[in-house]
Amino acid sequence: MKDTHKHVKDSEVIKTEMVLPNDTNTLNNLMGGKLMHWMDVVAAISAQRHSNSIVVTASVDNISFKSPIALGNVVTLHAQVTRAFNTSMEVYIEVIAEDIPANRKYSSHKAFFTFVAVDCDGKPAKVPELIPLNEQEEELYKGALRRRQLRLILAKRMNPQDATELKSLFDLEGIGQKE
Ligand SMILES: CCCCCCCCCCCCCCCC(=O)SCCNC(=O)CCNC(=O)[C@H](O)C(C)(C)COP(=O)(O)OP(=O)(O)OC[C@H]1O[C@@H](n2cnc3c(N)ncnc32)[C@H](O)[C@@H]1OP(=O)(O)O
Repeated sequence: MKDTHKHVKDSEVIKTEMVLPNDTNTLNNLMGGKLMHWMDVVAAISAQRHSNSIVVTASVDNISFKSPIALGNVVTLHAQVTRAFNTSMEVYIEVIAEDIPANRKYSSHKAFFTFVAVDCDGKPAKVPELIPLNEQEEELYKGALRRRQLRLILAKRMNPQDATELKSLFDLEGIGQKE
C-alpha cells in the first residue's frame, strides 16, 4: 500500500559529479545541456522517492546560467520535493559548484521542476500529500502554489482569472493610496 503523506526528507537526493573533458564546451566549461541532464535525473529521482511511481518531467521553470563551471570543478546537486498536488509534484533543485584547490564553493543554479507520476499505462496517478515540518519547508510549500499557477497559465492550462493565489501578490488595493 502507498503512503498517504510524506515529508521533505523522504525525497532528498544528493549527487556529486566532477566536470570531466567529455562534459565541457570548447571553452573548457561545463555544457549547459549536460548540467540540465544531471538536474533532470536528480529531480526525477526525488519525485520518484516521494511518489513511489514512475514520473515524467512536465515542466522546468527558468534556469539561468550565472557563471560558468570549469573543467575539474566538483558539482553537487541537491533536490527535494517542495509540494505535491494531485498527480504532480514540484521539485526544488540547487546546484553548488566547488573549485577544491582554490577552496571556493558557490551556489551556481537553482530551479523548480514539475513531475507527474504515471501508472503503467502512462496515465497520471495520484501522489501522497507532502507535509512541511519547518519554517524553510513551509515557505517553499506556500510559494509552490503561486509558482504552479504561473506555470499553468504560461502552459495555457489555467485561466489567469482563476489564479487567485497569484493575483493576491499583485493586490495592491489600498496600499500607497492617499486619504
Ligand atoms: C516501461 C516503463 C519503464 C520504466 C522505467 C522507469 C524509469 C524511470 C526513471 C526516471 C528517471 C528519468 C526521468 C526523466 C523524466 C523524463 O525525461 S520524461 C520525458 C519528458 N517528459 C515527457 O515526455 C512528458 C510528456 N507529457 C505527458 O506525458 C503529459 O503531458 C503529462 C505530463 C503526463 C500530463 O498529462 P495530461 O494528460 O495533460 O494530464 P492532466 O490530468 O491534464 O494533468 C496531470 C498533471 O500534470 C500537470 N501538468 C500538466 N502539464 C503541466 C505543465 N506544463 N506544467 C506543470 N504541470 C503540468 C497538471 O497540472 C496535473 O497536475 P495535478 O493537478 O494532477 O497535480
